[in-house]
Amino acid sequence: MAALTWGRLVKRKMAADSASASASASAPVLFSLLARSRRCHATVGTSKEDEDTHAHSTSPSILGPDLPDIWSSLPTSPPRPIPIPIPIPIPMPPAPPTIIDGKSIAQEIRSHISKHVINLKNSYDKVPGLAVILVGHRRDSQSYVRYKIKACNEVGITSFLAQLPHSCSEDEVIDSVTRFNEDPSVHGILVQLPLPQHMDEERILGAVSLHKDVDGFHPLNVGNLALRGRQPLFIPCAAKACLQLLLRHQIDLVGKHAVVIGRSKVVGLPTSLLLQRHYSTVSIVHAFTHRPEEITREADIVISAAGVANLVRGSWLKRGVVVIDVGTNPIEDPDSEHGYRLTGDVHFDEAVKVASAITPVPGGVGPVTIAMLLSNTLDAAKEACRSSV
Ligand SMILES: Nc1nc(=O)c2c([nH]1)NC[C@@H]1CN(c3ccc(C(=O)N[C@@H](CCC(=O)O)C(=O)O)cc3)C=[N+]21
Repeated sequence: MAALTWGRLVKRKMAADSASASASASAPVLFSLLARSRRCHATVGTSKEDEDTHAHSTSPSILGPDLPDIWSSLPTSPPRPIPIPIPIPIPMPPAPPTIIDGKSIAQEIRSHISKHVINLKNSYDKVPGLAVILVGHRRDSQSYVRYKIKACNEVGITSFLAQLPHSCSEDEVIDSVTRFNEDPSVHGILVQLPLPQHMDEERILGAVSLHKDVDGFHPLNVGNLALRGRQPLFIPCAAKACLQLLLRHQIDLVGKHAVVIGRSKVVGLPTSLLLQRHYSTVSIVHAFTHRPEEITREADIVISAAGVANLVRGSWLKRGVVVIDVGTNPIEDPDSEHGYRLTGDVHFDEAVKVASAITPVPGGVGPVTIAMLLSNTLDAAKEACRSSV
């Protein structure tokens, strides 16, 4: 059998697509698609109209535009070399990298949410409520839960906390979830992860009502995120935070190579799905990947969520790369207030010399993740208003 060349495959695909797409797959079409998507990106989360017409957390901007697949044609013959005059090299110092300020972006989002919370109270006499279930006494989980409750208080969201001992049974956690599912003053439920080893995480997360799943971990929400043309009710907060940071800094995603390090349900998996919905070419690097540094070095965008302090060295990164560091790894530090400090997955001091933009830890993705949780809770409360009238 004659081997199918890449060019033939592309031509076949183009022939199939041309039935649905009236335009041919010429460069101008591709450019107009790119321009369309750029216009979409430019309006993300900033326009009032966008906020109001798509009050839902899964507004098209965060999910990306829904464009048809039109493959650009590959050149049939190698391009003829054009003589280029040799420029005289002028040494240019590299531009200093943008340090992406998650703290101030989170502050901006929170003040926007506060206004919506007040409107909801005034118009519907409804106050959004978030319930957090914390099992066990992990120091880091306790801190994260504290941040979440503090952030709720700041924007006027009511918070409920169920604290259960490490030794409690799986059914006791499910009972707690069920109580919050039935409570009309609770609009969002978050089960803090990780749960103790003896518990079936999927069973517990599956018990959270789909309409209160502000973490976006319910299988139906994950499935709808994975399927183009579908809209999940909620997108996981950390993944949404990564996209917020990229879109707010107008980082082009279409056709760009994004390497996601880690494949967790909380960050890696949903972020890779979301990036695909924005037309990035996504590679997922994980603990079993051979030569992760070589794959990562190819990336235009690196999103690291491995949970390993300083895993990503400067030598793993291409010059000009955009780095989003989701890692929050506690490192023993007797000099700091709580006996530990947080470090990202990325060796910041090395990466900052190579990257064009980078998030710090702390003060990068973390605060925006919490702002996204508030935003999901607000959306859940708005949806509850809609379905009760
Ligand atoms: N059901 C569930 N949902 C989660 O979203 C979830 C979870 N479980 N388990 C753990 C991870 C981790 N996570 C963080 C959120 C905010 C910060 C955050 O705000 N970090 C601050 C830390 C400030 C400091 O401690 O100094 C910062 O990076 O600036 C960190 C980590 C959410 N997670």
